Amino acid sequence: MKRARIIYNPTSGREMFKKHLADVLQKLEEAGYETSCHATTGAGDATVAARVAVERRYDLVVAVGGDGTINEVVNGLAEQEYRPKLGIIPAGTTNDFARAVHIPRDVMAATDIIVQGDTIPVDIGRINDKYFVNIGGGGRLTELTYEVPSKLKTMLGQLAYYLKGIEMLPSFKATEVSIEYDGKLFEGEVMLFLVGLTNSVGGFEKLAPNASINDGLFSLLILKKTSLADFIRVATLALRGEHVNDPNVIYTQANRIKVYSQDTVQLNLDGEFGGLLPAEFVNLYRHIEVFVPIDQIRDEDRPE
Ligand SMILES: Nc1ncnc2c1ncn2[C@@H]1O[C@H](COP(=O)(O)OP(=O)(O)OP(=O)(O)O)[C@@H](O)[C@H]1O
Repeated sequence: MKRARIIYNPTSGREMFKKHLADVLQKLEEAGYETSCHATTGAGDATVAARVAVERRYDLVVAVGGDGTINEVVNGLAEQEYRPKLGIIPAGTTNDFARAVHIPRDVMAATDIIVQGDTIPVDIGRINDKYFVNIGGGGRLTELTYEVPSKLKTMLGQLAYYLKGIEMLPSFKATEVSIEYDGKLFEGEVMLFLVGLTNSVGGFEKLAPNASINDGLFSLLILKKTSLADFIRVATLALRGEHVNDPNVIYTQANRIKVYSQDTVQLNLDGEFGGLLPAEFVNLYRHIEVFVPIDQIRDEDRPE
């Protein structure tokens, strides 16, 4: 009999998951899994819970929450030699990673995908001693995501980020950085730099239009210093994926990326604070097996 460990964040998103927990357990049991669950108690707890699931040799771990929870679970799995497969039930405010692998928002539909049992390997990123599944980045604006209070997200959902964004516009400044990527060098002032594993960031689904989730490459997006008006123009283009040819933007694919700065620059990893520069981003090729709706995955992202 296979064993599944559910790790759920009771504070994610609008705090709705608990209502569905019994149904999810029952569905997994009916599918032949012996199931148990752990409710996270605070920051970092999902990482500890995932490590315990590795030690206890669970066959799969189901992460229930937003990008922050998935990030923490992956941080518990990534450094281990034995890595259980990863199921995802999106319950956060933004669910960029789930969206990138086409997992639906509906709890029972997401559970069905685990029951169906198809998985694909996905790349994950390592930066210094931390791991990320979706995005690493820096620049004043990327600090927005972890400055939004959790209670505000519970009440307002995605709108909380937009309100915070407006509040932050007056302090919107460029940052001086050096970025080495696959032997090339960028030096200058940037509004932000993003190192992405998927195409979906902050609800912008076309931010990295060429991204493949398991080709061993990061998408690197650099937005050079602009005026506020230009910034808003480029952000509007980005909604349609048309920012990549703008002269203010560098967009390319790379396997190894180093970023450093004379200033103190905070890093954002999957929406949470991820330490300070300098940083070296390393792509761990096809490191985690994730349950997905296989018929919705692009041919080039499916395993041979
Ligand atoms: N019991 C808890 N109480 C408070 N915070 C918690 C608890 N359990 C986990 N957390 C923290 O909540 C953070 C954010 O959670 P998560 O990403 O799942 O949802 P969210 O904040 O609603 O959505 P998103 O990050 O997608 O915007 C996690 O990184 C984790 O550190």
